[in-house]
Amino acid sequence: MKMAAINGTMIHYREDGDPDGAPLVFANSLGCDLRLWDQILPLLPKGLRIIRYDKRGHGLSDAPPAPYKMGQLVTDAEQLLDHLEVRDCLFVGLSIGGLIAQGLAVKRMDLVRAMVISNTAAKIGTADLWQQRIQAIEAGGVEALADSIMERWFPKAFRETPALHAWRNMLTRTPAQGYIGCSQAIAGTDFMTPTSGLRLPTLAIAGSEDGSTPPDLVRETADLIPGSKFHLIRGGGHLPCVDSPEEYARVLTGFLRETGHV
Ligand SMILES: O=C(O)CC1=CCC(=O)O1
Repeated sequence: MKMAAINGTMIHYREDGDPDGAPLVFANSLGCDLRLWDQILPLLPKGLRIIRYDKRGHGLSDAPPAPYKMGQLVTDAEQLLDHLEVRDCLFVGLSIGGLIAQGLAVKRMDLVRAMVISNTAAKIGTADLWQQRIQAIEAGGVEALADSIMERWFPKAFRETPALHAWRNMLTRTPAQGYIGCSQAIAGTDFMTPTSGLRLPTLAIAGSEDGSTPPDLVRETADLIPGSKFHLIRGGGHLPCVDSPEEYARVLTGFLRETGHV
């Protein structure tokens, strides 16, 4: 179990693959820990240095009291990569992880050589929407929103499988302070202008059944970055690395090859 003191918080991370390989870093979505990527890891090419971490308030990382700012979440990723002496990584961020990817690429081009922005946008939701969610969690805990979140995360067919319970448990075991803190960070983030200035190889991935960041929203963000690519996973939801792992891994592998990481 690997922990590091990062930006005043103990952050849990994990390294897999070849320690001397090209670095591939994953940042998870709201209410998920690094197990989000478990199914695609075995499907990726060998020889990569794969780094995953639990953002503050999630998984085995510490959950300091809310509020959190997006700048803190970006600095957490930055300091973790500096701690691990990573440069020139391919950074994959899903949903809030995709906001972290954009913020980190703007701040530290030496760390991020290419990025995958998955099921995300330069701005996710409205301040009102996030405030309503925060109030609901303050009143009833993460459990109060769990069923509606499952509907946004997963296509109907996936919601009828036993695996749904594991993902629901992962969500409801997220500390309320962690979920609220990250919701506040999302509510306060609009990366339209900074992301428009990015010039790096970028792949955007969307799911046709994504109830949180629908394909048009993801494409709008991809279009801010000249030369970016867009891939739609038909039948995929908000977490296509979970409901469509083979296609997700295939598309990511293609991008790893194009960008010279393998
Ligand atoms: O809970 C959702 O609607 C999905 C989501 C939004 C931001 C994020 O990271 O996940």
